[in-house]
Amino acid sequence: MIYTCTLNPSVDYVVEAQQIELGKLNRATKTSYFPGGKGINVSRVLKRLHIHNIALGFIGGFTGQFIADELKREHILTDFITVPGQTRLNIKLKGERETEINGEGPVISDKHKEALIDKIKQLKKGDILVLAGSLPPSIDDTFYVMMMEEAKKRKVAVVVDTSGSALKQAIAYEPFLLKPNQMELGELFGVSIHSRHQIIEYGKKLIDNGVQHVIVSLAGDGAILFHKDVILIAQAPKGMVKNSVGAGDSMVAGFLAAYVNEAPLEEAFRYSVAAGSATAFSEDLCTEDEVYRLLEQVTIIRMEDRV
Ligand SMILES: Nc1ncnc2c1ncn2[C@@H]1O[C@H](COP(=O)(O)OP(=O)(O)OP(=O)(O)O)[C@@H](O)[C@H]1O
Ligand SMILES: O=P(O)(O)OC[C@@]1(O)O[C@H](CO)[C@@H](O)[C@@H]1O
Repeated sequence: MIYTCTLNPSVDYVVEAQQIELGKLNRATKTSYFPGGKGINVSRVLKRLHIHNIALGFIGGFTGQFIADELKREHILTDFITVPGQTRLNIKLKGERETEINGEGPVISDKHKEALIDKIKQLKKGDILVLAGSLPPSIDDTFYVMMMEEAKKRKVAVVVDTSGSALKQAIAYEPFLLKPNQMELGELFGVSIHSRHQIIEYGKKLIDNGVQHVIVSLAGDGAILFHKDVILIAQAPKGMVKNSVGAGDSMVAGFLAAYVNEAPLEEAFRYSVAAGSATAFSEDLCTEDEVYRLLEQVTIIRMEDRV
């Protein structure tokens, strides 16, 4: 079973406006709400690709209830821990450019943290655990480490899609998959990355450190996959971008969906890029049809036979 874990879910409040001026009254032309948070996005895309999964994490208040209701409506299994306080509302402003204001999230007590660790302790060999998104302010990075330790003891494959020191600490646990974007890859090594050459250099370092698969996502420029035997470079399909929120999460879901269906590595990567781009070209997350439509437009080249 695939489990996604979102410690700090969100309701994504998407506000479209012709122009947004700070310090003025701006009128929206369209507003919408989506259940959000990185792990929850992975769960939603997996489900659209017919992969059963269970969403874990903390939810609270009317916003948390919205997430639970929406996931139920989409027939996604959940095992959330309900906490006092409100799940955050993340504002996604769409004017001439995309601007995001992510909320803080509720305070999580030790009792609730332990309850989540207890759920991780129920996982079994062969399960996959996706740890995705930021931590709420009341939880420090060592919490991801605790979860990774429990997963490792049980031979559960771990996927990590977060940033900052939580991402850095994940490397020691030799995760199954890391999906940094270019900026996050640079942060991992304390450098700013400006060239493909540098991406390759630092991507390889992650593999040398024991990470099994690394996908560095490059927005409209596609992505690069690193594995101990091969480096694959994908060009993303071209299209009209409607919403890049969740594109990275869709990549993770696309890769996992193909992997659990035993697709070869290159096909799993193709699926991953198609899912990311399909989300970028959609208002909500990608649909299965859109992923299939884009599959043949993803071009992949093999950089070299061995890293
Ligand atoms: N403008 C675009 N055109 C085509 N594909 C895109 C575009 N933006 C994103 N994608 C697709 O989505 C994938 C992930 O995008 P990106 O690198 O922006 O992820 P991210 O930074 O993790 O995003 P987020 O945190 O918003 O989910 C890319 O590798 C690509 O396949
Ligand atoms: O604040 P975090 O946890 O880093 O990111 C949260 C978030 O921006 O990520 C998702 C897109 O990847 C959105 O659904 C959500 O609002």
